[in-house]
Amino acid sequence: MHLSAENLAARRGEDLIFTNVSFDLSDGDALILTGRNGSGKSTLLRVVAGLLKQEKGHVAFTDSKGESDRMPGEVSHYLGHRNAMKSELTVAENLLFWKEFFGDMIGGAGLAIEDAAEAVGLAGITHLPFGYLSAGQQRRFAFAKLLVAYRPVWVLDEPTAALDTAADRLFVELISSHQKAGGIVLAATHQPLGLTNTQEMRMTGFVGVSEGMWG
Ligand SMILES: Nc1ncnc2c1ncn2[C@@H]1O[C@H](COP(=O)(O)OP(=O)(O)OP(=O)(O)O)[C@@H](O)[C@H]1O
Repeated sequence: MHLSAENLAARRGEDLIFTNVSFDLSDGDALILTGRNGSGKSTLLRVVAGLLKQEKGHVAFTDSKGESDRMPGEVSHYLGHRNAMKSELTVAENLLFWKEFFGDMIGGAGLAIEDAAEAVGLAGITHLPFGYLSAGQQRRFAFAKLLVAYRPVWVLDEPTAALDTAADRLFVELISSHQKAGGIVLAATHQPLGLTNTQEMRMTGFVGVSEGMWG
């Protein structure tokens, strides 16, 4: 399995945010994006997840059989800054919606709702409306969304923001397990996650573009 990008450039509004971004990730690899606020980390993640069209270059996914007919966005789970859950629905209803919406892909199987809740350390409260939960509990359940349906690629935008130390460790373990099972991870982060098998890319935003740092 491979996820690769070649000479990507992306624009937000009128501004070119980055150019000439390339990477090549195989089974079990993680790419960690670092850089100051506004440097283009979320922009790159959104391009990879297929939520934003690049200005130039391309991203490609090749599965374990060597086939490249799926768009990277189709094989990815995207965890953005927002949790993508409805406040009025219960946690179980939210997770069930996502489980059915995504379905599994060949190569893996999603967890049952209660098992996913247990995996993020919050078993027994899935009957509560999502809006009743604390910010950290909401983030944990947003992460559980990645576990209820299988996708080989996880695209994570500051996954550990708003979390306590225990949840931080838990997320790192879940991400590591995904890598050990052959999954690929792209994550933007302001704090070291402590993952293994990682490459780091420091985003520089406009400065890099104007000074030609991207080559
Ligand atoms: N919808 C938009 N329209 C115009 N400009 C945007 C839009 N979204 C983001 N930008 C700009 O693009 C640049 C890169 O933003 P991006 O969110 O990718 O940065 P980031 O590195 O993820 O930042 P942070 O660490 O704060 O999350 C910023 O200057 C931002 O203002």
